Amino acid sequence: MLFCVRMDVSIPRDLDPAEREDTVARERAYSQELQRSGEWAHIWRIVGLYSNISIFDVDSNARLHEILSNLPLFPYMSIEVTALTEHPSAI
Ligand SMILES: O=C(O)C[C@H]1C=CC(=O)O1
Repeated sequence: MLFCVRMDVSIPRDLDPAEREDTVARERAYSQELQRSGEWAHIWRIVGLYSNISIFDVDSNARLHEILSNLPLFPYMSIEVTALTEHPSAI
Protein backbone atom coordinates (compact mmCIF):
# COMPACT_ATOMS: atom_id res chain seq x y z
CA MET A 1 0.00 0.00 0.00
CA LEU A 2 1.36 3.37 -1.03
CA PHE A 3 0.91 6.54 0.98
CA CYS A 4 2.00 10.11 0.35
CA VAL A 5 2.84 11.72 3.68
CA ARG A 6 3.57 15.38 4.31
CA MET A 7 5.40 16.18 7.54
CA ASP A 8 5.69 19.76 8.79
CA VAL A 9 8.17 20.10 11.63
CA SER A 10 7.94 22.78 14.29
CA ILE A 11 10.43 22.31 17.11
CA PRO A 12 9.85 24.77 19.98
CA ARG A 13 12.54 27.48 20.07
CA ASP A 14 13.03 26.94 23.79
CA LEU A 15 13.75 23.20 23.51
CA ASP A 16 17.10 22.35 25.13
CA PRO A 17 19.71 22.39 22.28
CA ALA A 18 21.18 19.03 23.34
CA GLU A 19 17.72 17.42 23.31
CA ARG A 20 17.03 18.98 19.92
CA GLU A 21 20.29 17.61 18.51
CA ASP A 22 19.67 14.15 19.97
CA THR A 23 16.08 14.02 18.67
CA VAL A 24 17.10 15.09 15.15
CA ALA A 25 19.94 12.51 15.12
CA ARG A 26 17.55 9.74 16.25
CA GLU A 27 15.03 10.85 13.61
CA ARG A 28 17.71 10.62 10.90
CA ALA A 29 18.79 7.12 11.98
CA TYR A 30 15.17 5.90 12.24
CA SER A 31 14.31 7.35 8.83
CA GLN A 32 17.39 5.88 7.15
CA GLU A 33 16.71 2.43 8.64
CA LEU A 34 13.19 2.50 7.15
CA GLN A 35 14.56 3.77 3.81
CA ARG A 36 16.99 0.85 3.73
CA SER A 37 14.13 -1.59 4.45
CA GLY A 38 12.13 -0.11 1.55
CA GLU A 39 9.12 0.97 3.64
CA TRP A 40 10.13 4.64 3.38
CA ALA A 41 10.45 4.67 -0.40
CA HIS A 42 11.09 8.38 -1.04
CA ILE A 43 11.73 11.54 0.94
CA TRP A 44 11.84 15.02 -0.56
CA ARG A 45 12.44 18.35 1.12
CA ILE A 46 9.80 21.01 0.38
CA VAL A 47 11.87 23.99 -0.71
CA GLY A 48 11.97 26.77 1.87
CA LEU A 49 10.20 24.82 4.63
CA TYR A 50 11.18 22.46 7.46
CA SER A 51 8.85 19.97 5.81
CA ASN A 52 9.05 16.90 3.67
CA ILE A 53 6.92 14.90 1.29
CA SER A 54 7.51 11.19 1.63
CA ILE A 55 6.22 8.05 -0.03
CA PHE A 56 5.71 5.00 2.18
CA ASP A 57 5.20 1.48 0.87
CA VAL A 58 3.77 -0.52 3.77
CA ASP A 59 1.55 -3.55 4.34
CA SER A 60 -1.27 -1.82 6.23
CA ASN A 61 -2.71 1.39 7.64
CA ALA A 62 -1.72 0.11 11.06
CA ARG A 63 1.93 -0.29 10.02
CA LEU A 64 2.01 3.28 8.66
CA HIS A 65 0.50 4.53 11.90
CA GLU A 66 3.12 2.62 13.90
CA ILE A 67 5.97 4.09 11.80
CA LEU A 68 4.68 7.66 12.02
CA SER A 69 3.81 7.61 15.70
CA ASN A 70 7.30 6.32 16.54
CA LEU A 71 9.10 9.14 14.72
CA PRO A 72 11.36 10.84 17.29
CA LEU A 73 10.12 14.21 15.96
CA PHE A 74 6.46 13.07 16.08
CA PRO A 75 5.62 15.36 19.05
CA TYR A 76 6.81 18.35 16.98
CA MET A 77 5.15 17.48 13.67
CA SER A 78 1.89 17.90 11.94
CA ILE A 79 1.31 15.07 9.49
CA GLU A 80 -1.02 14.71 6.54
CA VAL A 81 -1.53 11.28 4.98
CA THR A 82 -2.93 10.62 1.50
CA ALA A 83 -3.57 7.04 0.39
CA LEU A 84 -2.51 6.38 -3.21
CA THR A 85 -3.71 3.92 -5.81
CA GLU A 86 -2.76 3.28 -9.42
CA HIS A 87 -3.95 5.86 -11.93
CA PRO A 88 -5.91 4.23 -14.78
CA SER A 89 -3.90 6.23 -17.35
CA ALA A 90 -0.53 5.28 -15.92
CA ILE A 91 1.71 3.46 -18.39
O1 LIG B 1 13.74 16.73 8.23
C1 LIG B 1 12.55 16.35 8.15
O2 LIG B 1 11.84 16.56 7.17
C2 LIG B 1 11.92 15.59 9.30
C3 LIG B 1 12.38 14.21 9.43
C4 LIG B 1 12.07 13.22 8.42
C5 LIG B 1 13.15 12.47 8.20
C6 LIG B 1 14.22 13.02 8.91
O3 LIG B 1 15.39 12.63 8.95
O4 LIG B 1 13.80 14.11 9.57
